[in-house]
Amino acid sequence: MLTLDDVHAYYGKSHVLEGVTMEVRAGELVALLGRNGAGKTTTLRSIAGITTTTGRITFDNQDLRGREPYEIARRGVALVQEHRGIFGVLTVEENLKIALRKGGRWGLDDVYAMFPRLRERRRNGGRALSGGEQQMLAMARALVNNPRILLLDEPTEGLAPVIVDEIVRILKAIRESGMPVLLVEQNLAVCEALADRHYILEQGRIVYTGSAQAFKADRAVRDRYLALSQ
Ligand SMILES: Nc1ncnc2c1ncn2[C@@H]1O[C@H](COP(=O)(O)OP(=O)(O)OP(=O)(O)O)[C@@H](O)[C@H]1O
Repeated sequence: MLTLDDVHAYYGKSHVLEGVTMEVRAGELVALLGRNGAGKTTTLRSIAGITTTTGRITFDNQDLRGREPYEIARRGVALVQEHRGIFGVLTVEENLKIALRKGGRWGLDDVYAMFPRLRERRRNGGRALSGGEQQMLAMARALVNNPRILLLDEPTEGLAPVIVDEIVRILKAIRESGMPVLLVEQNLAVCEALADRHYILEQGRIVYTGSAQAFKADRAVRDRYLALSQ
């Protein structure tokens, strides 16, 4: 469904992605792991058209690479970035309404059922939300736009364990709805609770790929590539 084939990305002279090849198949939740600076965020930004790349990126066999971010979004690729991009002066509900694309699987009632906290806070301003609530609003806003794939950049970073559990519950429900997800995440427990497959990125290269079972069983891989980020 989503494929990256030999994708390279540069920031000035620094070569950040050095030939990334990976895929997300229909209905899969795929975790992309790796230490700080490995290139995980750059991979998501490359798919979304924010970072310029070489190589091939396709979604449902259509080329994404070289297109503008708005065109890629219009084709159903939703990126939920770490800084979340909530409009602080708007209420929760207004933030959702401006993103709402009617006639799809996800409407306001659907996301309120999935995120009960957002229903409680629907008249609160975006600025008054906690970090966890902002993350939920960012995810809900992506959903009401009715995308065909979700790219999530560290949705649990900096959140209290109880909120992390809530995000995991929500991501399970999103996965069960059939929505494909590419999840960048440093929290291994979260990845293991959710992912069908794992990729590990190191210095801009995919150094490991494996099913959930294979990854769980392979301590050596985790120690080798992820030890510092646990
Ligand atoms: N806008 C930028 N300009 C220059 N270098 C950048 C820029 N953004 C990222 N980099 C560099 O590119 C490399 C990959 O960064 P990236 O943010 O993709 O890594 P990451 O795996 O997501 O790490 P983190 O978990 O720290 O976010 C790092 O060395 C980083 O310093």
